[in-house]
Amino acid sequence: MTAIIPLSELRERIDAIDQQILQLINRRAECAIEVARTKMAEGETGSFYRADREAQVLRKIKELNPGPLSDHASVHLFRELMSACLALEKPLEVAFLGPVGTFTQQATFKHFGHAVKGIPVATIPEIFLAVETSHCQFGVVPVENSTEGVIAHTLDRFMTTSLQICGEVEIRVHQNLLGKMDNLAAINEVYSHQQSLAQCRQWLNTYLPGVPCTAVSSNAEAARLASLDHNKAAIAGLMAAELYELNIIEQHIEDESNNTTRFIVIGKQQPASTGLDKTSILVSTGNQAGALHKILGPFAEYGISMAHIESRPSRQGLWEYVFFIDIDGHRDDPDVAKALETLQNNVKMLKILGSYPKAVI
Ligand SMILES: O=C(O)C(=O)C[C@]1(C(=O)O)C=C[C@@H](O)C=C1
Repeated sequence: MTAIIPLSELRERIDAIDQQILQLINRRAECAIEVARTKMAEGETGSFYRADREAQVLRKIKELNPGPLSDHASVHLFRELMSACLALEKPLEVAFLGPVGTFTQQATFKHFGHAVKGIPVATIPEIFLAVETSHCQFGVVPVENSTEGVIAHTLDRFMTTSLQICGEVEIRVHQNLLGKMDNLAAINEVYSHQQSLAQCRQWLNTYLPGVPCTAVSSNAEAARLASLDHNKAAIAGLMAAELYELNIIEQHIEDESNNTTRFIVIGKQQPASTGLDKTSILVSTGNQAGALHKILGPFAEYGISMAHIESRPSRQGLWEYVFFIDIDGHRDDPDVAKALETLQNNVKMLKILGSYPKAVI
């Protein structure tokens, strides 16, 4: 059996290592400041954030991690380190679906780290507008939930915007029943966003039968309302419970244990290829026979995997649909470029919504 090392000695070791880490992370920060000077000298006037480079740094950390720290923990530490380095270069402002305490805010911090300045915005169209008008450099919007399907507001806005998708982030969504009360019997109304109410429908029917459920603009707004009345409860995330000082009456009340929401990052940048990317496109075929075949053919021909396909009414002709499609690969990868070129000739309209690195964390 190995000898037990006295606590005082171990703490001395930790203090010495901390000192070295501190020096090293500051050397890294100095490099980031130099990077900013170079970017400015090269004429960069917009954001200094680089989605492709960040994905590469985080993937490398995963690959090199010798343990015993988990890959997850190591990647999160470096996520925050890069976020702080970028804030030294030039602070980043990101619009998210507010108010504070929403899952979209959680997704924003997960993707950009906590040194980013998150700006809460009331609606999805206003997030697009904040980025289009350069009030914020990026925006984060929900795009689909594994239980409830796509977020139509987000997809529809892509038909008209010139913004690009620059990244994706997934959040395992755990819903909680929150309130000022401490038992279910005291609850006479439940507030939440309509998506969250839908994600907890069975639980609500079982444990709060007959109690009215009211949809409000966000989970955080539901928590705020619940904080004003001892008989009203909210369904929201734990961040909202903390923010509005609510009791957690019941945790993890979502009907699907794998309940996950996918968010996308929108901006004016086009990330470079990293070797592990996705491309999102919007396609319209008009109301013609064999439409789907014309779309899928080029991807099959060039061996491109399709991750997702979703149809929405085009709002132009009766029974005309547009397709939102996610494929594996970057628009600059030769096979993807050839498939997109062939597709362009097969359809009425093709819009590339963006090529971006696959989520790392
Ligand atoms: O490599 C860059 O372009 C940097 O700005 C440095 C750095 C980093 O800290 O590693 C910081 C922010 C960018 O989003 C990507 C990487």
